[in-house]
Amino acid sequence: MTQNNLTPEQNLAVSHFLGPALTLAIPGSGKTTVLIHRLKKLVETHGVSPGEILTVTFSKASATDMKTRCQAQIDSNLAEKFDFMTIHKFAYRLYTHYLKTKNISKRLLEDGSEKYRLLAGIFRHYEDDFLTDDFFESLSSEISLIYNLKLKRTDAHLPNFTWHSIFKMAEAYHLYKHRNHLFDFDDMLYYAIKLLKNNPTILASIHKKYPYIQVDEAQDTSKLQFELIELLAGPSENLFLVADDDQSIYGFRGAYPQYLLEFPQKYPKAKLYHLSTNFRSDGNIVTVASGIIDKNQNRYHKSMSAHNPSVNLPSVVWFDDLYTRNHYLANALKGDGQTAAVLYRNKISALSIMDELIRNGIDFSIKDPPISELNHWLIKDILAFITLAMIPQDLESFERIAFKTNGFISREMLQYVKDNHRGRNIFDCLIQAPFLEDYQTRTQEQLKSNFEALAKLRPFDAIHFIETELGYLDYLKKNSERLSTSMHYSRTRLDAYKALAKPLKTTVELIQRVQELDALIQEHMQTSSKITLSTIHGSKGLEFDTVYMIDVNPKLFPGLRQTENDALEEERRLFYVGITRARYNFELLHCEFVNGAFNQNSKFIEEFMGQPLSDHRFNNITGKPATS
Ligand SMILES: Nc1ncnc2c1ncn2[C@@H]1O[C@H](COP(=O)(O)OP(=O)(O)OP(=O)(O)O)[C@@H](O)[C@H]1O
Repeated sequence: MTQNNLTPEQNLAVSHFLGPALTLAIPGSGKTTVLIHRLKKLVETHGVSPGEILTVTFSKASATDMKTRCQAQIDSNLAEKFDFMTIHKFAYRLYTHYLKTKNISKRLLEDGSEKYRLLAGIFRHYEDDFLTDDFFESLSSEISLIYNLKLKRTDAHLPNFTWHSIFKMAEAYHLYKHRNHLFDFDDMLYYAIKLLKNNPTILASIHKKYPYIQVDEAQDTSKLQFELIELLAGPSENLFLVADDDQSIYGFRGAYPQYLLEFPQKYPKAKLYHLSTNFRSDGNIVTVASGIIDKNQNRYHKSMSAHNPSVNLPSVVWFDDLYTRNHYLANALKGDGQTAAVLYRNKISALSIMDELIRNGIDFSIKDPPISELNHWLIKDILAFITLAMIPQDLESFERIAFKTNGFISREMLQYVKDNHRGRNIFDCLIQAPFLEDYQTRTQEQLKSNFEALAKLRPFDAIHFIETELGYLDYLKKNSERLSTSMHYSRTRLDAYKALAKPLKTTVELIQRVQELDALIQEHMQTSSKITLSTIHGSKGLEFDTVYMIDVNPKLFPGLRQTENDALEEERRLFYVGITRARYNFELLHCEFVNGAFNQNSKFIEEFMGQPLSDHRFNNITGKPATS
């Protein structure tokens, strides 16, 4: 696109030269386009050197995306000379350079397994429990939230844990880092700010290097990040922000969209620009998306119009279950050269679709991969049940599931087995425990015969048998009550594992398939393809010809905890981001049954269907798979 194609409102923003500015825009209205064209304008019209402009992006992926678009839309040699980076990368470079010059030995705590091990130890100490993957993510983001929002012990907050306990864990975490000369992503920002505040010479050298700062996706920038950005802008105030408060979806990580409202007060000289035409989507998609986001109260009001004609109808498509839906998707994605994305709220949703696409030889790339889902405790439990059924001497599997069956196994019984089984059949050993009452012996005999039956089943039936005959669903229900999590997560996971199991004949094949998929995910992470599987969070900033959104299920999207107004509004923004990724077609695929239980319409499906649009219809409201 040449600069001549820009609209007058885009041109106004692109032409902004000195001083602070905020460009507020709707999805697909050219925020990224404006940032790219402004770079060109600064260089060609105002004689700014490309290296003097720092463009802060939301993620590493968007830094790369912006560079690629810059190469395509303006001179590719010039594109190479601009600096695009996340604020974390900037802070990391600054801070580690400083440490090196001062000969201080400190290193970054890895966000993955190293952080997991540390938090698991702290969790065990304070909560006397094992940290699950889900809780790791919650705990990690709660600690980050405390840091980014600068919360105090006295601040009320909506925690997954009690507020007091999370504060103690956060303190223990920070103390450990301090004592072991470690810093994490949040510390990087904090230390970079401190460094710049305490060292006017360093700050002046940064101002000299980067007299112009641009910030993309400003709605998802945290308080701490803004503090650093303001320091970078310095007294020249050459700070150019682009944002859409309706696309703020990282509240759980401390995004602070209120800053956009405060910006004109902080910078009284600030110019305000608006981009109100969507160039991306079919007119109908824009209308429906706009009707949905209008339900949020806490937002800047924006006028929204579509550049493209209204041709296709965004639709809800109903399916009996996940199998018919996946079959439909595999057919739809067989490749007509167009780009398409399957978007979902939770990573688990990718698993059965990946499996189906691989079976159908359909190429795809995956963002935000569900790696932890294949190592999730729930699939580990299922595989332990199956392994124990095949190898009744396997103590490790028995220990894993001992308290998760309807066999009423006590700690004393488990200890007895550990001390006495000596490679024998565990159930025989249990039955012979001398301290059992008669009724307990009978229960263990029944358990043994259930496991013998389990060994003979095909994988799909085996999972069903584990859920029902072996009492695993009851265990999950109690567990979700104890942890105040939604049973819907477990149901969705079990449904996904059953979908993997369905075409397989033996339980050994299921164990192998789980391992294979783990390796295949890595492959599909590397590839680029016209078909993308992604969480909605991961699709931020991207666009596709067709978008299929799946698993918009009650208590999952919006989530169980997201019924409070602020949280509900953030979930709605996420829904809105997903819809507005589509260029020509948007389909919401809904299964009427999830793991055998009726799956009601979620609030968002109702809102989607409730759009009072004369030119808007819904396809396939038949209760039948669309392919039939
Ligand atoms: N003036 C224009 N004329 C035609 N197409 C345009 C124009 N401006 C932007 N576009 C196109 O519209 C689409 C959306 O633009 P862009 O990605 O810059 O929007 P955005 O505001 O950053 O989107 P979002 O915030 O939803 O991710 C792109 O395909 C872009 O090439």
